[in-house]
Amino acid sequence: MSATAVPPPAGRPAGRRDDVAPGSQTRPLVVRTAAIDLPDGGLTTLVDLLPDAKPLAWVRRGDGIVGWGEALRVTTGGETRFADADAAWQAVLERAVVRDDVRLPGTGPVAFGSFAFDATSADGGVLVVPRVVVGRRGDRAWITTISSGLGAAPTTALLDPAHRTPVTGPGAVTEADGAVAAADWPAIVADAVARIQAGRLEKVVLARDVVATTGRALDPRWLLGRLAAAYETTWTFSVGGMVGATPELLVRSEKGLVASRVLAGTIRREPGMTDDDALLRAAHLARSSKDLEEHEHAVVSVARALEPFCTSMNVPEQPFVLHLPNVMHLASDVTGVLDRPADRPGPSSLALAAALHPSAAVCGTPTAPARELIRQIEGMDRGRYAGPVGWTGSDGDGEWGIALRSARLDDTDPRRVRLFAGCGVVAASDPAAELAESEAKLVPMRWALRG
Ligand SMILES: C=C(O[C@H]1C=CC=C(C(=O)O)[C@@H]1O)C(=O)O
Repeated sequence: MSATAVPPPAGRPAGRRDDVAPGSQTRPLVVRTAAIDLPDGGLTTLVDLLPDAKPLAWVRRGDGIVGWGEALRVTTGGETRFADADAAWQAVLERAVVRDDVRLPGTGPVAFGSFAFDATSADGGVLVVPRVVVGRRGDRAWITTISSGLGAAPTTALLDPAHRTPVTGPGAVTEADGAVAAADWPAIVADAVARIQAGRLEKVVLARDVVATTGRALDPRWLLGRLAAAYETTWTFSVGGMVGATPELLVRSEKGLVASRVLAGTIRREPGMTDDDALLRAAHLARSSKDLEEHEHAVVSVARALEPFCTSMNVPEQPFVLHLPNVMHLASDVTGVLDRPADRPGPSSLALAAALHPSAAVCGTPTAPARELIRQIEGMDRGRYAGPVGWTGSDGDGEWGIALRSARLDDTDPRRVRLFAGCGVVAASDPAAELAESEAKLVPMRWALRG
């Protein structure tokens, strides 16, 4: 694990109190949150404020938080990637000097995080504490400044459009096969189906990637603006080069209540489909035994993982159908009340995310054989795709989604990006249909890239 206090961007006046040299991470963070008036710009109100091409974001329906600059970055890896990040965050908080005049989820100190699906991944985990955070929740809005010194005061002057670099489109986009060519992927799915039919496991989620090359350096703000506007029921995110619009919430922990939106079971929605046709498809999905089986595995995995942390839980008996522009999913909102005895702190949202990951929506059932099969036959490092992505605050509350419908920007080549999609596979799965489903799941990122 490494924690680095990040120096301010080049071009800032030298010698300011918030100029932090690498290695000086022992200085406490100074955090100040103040209420602001934020003109309503609709679904993209927050992402439109982002001043540069290294955005941090977690937004839905115009609410959420965005951040920029880096006061601190923690990188982790391996099996302990969540616990190490959580411990580093706790250590930072213990010494932070905080003044929070708003006191809502997402005010005060905030760290954005993104973690690898598999402990063996080269892409590990990252927590980024921004220098500036702007948030909105209903009719309340705030700005937080974070620095390892006196730093800038929280004022709307920081939101001046004059400080924003223009958002440029990606230009012409070309695509190439990822680790496994699309044409070869159904054979991998067929292999999994055969193993499931032979009784070695019940479900596995297999994914594939495609590599896009853009004409110009990719600005994640371009993707965020388009995704936040078009996929409003999803959580649009950007953390450490992972960008997407996920419909699946791994866990939200707020004031002792936890919630998880579990998705599994999918049917495509064609462009131009009438509402009546969409409803017919939704009814078909709700009756599909193959999709109901996929869904049941995912719900059970989440309910079992949450149970030890809760005094009571509500696990719906039947899923509902979640409508997105490109697909429909079977969805269940699982909720619970955290067991928080007065004599010890409850689990942090990041600890809960770690306990829930990987759910059967992205791994399979049973978990260990499914993860092993993914390692054996999927043919790629998923990196942070299908891993937890979100944010945590100073009291441990926070929101963590599963990084789906997402892309990983290349750290060294700003014109290269990997897009991901995966599908739950059960005994009744048809490999060709799964390939078509994976194409439908690639639609949001492909669409956001092209524009
Ligand atoms: C693994 C993905 O989706 C999961 C979430 C919803 C529905 C799924 C399905 O029907 O297969 C997957 O479990 C993905 O989008 O890459």
